[in-house]
Amino acid sequence: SKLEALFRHPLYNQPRPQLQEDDWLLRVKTSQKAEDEGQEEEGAMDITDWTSDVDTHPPWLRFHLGITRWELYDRRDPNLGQLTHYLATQRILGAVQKSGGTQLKLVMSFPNYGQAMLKPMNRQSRHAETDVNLFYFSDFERHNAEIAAFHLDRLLGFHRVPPAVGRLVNVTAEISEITTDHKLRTTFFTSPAGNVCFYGQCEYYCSTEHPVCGQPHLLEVSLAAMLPDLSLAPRRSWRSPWKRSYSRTKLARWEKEPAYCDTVKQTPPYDHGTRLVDLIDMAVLDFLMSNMDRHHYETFEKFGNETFLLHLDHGRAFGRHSRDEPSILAPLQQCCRIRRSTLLRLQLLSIPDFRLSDVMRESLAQDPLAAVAPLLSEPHLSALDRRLATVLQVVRTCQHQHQDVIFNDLE
Ligand SMILES: Nc1ncnc2c1ncn2[C@@H]1O[C@H](COP(=O)(O)OP(=O)(O)OP(=O)(O)O)[C@@H](O)[C@H]1O
Ligand SMILES: [Mn+2]
Repeated sequence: SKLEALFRHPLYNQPRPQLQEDDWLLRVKTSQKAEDEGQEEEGAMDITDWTSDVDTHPPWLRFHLGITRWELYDRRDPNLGQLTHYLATQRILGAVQKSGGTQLKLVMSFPNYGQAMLKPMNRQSRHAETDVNLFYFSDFERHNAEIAAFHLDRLLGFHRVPPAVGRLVNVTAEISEITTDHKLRTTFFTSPAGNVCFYGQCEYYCSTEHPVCGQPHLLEVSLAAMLPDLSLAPRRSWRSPWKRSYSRTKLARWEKEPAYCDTVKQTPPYDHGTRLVDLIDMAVLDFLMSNMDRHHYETFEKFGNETFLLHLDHGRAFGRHSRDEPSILAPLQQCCRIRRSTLLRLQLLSIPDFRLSDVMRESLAQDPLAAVAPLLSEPHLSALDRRLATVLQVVRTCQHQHQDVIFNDLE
């Protein structure tokens, strides 16, 4: 197996940095501490089954407790498989719309207080390409893109995308009949073809003309593990310096100024630490999957500026396989800087023994929806190899023109 061989490679088994107590996002309070602080309020959640013993924790809680300053999860942690299995199989107890955001999303809840963010399969079949006359900001979101982004981010060794898994959901029994969200329930109807459809409430594409439909009840969805609640782990949202204009006519500053990166490099927090190379990692991920929708990124407030960047929201990735979008690589092209560990892994993924499209195909085959249809069609997989070659070419061009291209993050 190429995937197993890849994950055995030393580049994927770097020793973890020594973690101090404040490098963990959350800690479990010992019951003594909780008592001292008078936390035993009446009506508090019944979590008596959970002790400070990890074995008593449900997978979603183990995921939360494993988040560190440097990554969202440890790829080698056996809990990762248990978490995706949990999301894919647990009984659905609740479904409500996620407020905010532009397209329809639901927050699903499971026994043991677990939650997941659901994105439905939209009208687009796996083989269809986004209409060439649609702007990136009008594109529909795709559930399979959310799942594929998690796999790709893991293959790149980043571990910055919340684990996401596919599932067939019965829209009648598992959404309509159990939801307490009255507004959501009123948007359900049976289509002329006899399928159960709904559209919810949101800014775009939430109307009878853009229904999400089961066949007749079963709907493909992506479920992403929910991050810890904002009250426990507040996050900061950062505008990407390479944000697109989201306009039909205007260009962003980075599209007009070739020396734009010089300004960014002098602007905190990009003038210090790993923030700039982290942004470039994100640009590489986005270029590979052709995601043009990276307007913001988030970090956990607790870790200040010395922490990884959360990669969230990939619903508009993998829209087209026949075209690449070079402008997504602007951060790399304009700054000519990349982490050494990232570059070495990209080089590894470009050799036939570990070819990106092959390990991606194998990785995606682990998802439950792969039984319905491959998560990415072959043209999308080959596009990954083609784009990877482009990334490596951009780095080589940089190396001809600049010193200091490689940010050495390995001893
Ligand atoms: N796995 C997650 N756990 C918790 N919160 C999440 C998760 N994924 C996303 N979010 C939060 O939900 C918000 C909306 O999600 P997302 O960006 O995927 O949807 P969207 O409809 O594309 O929103 P927008 O239009 O704002 O881009 C994000 O900004 C993020 O703060
Ligand atoms: Mn979005």
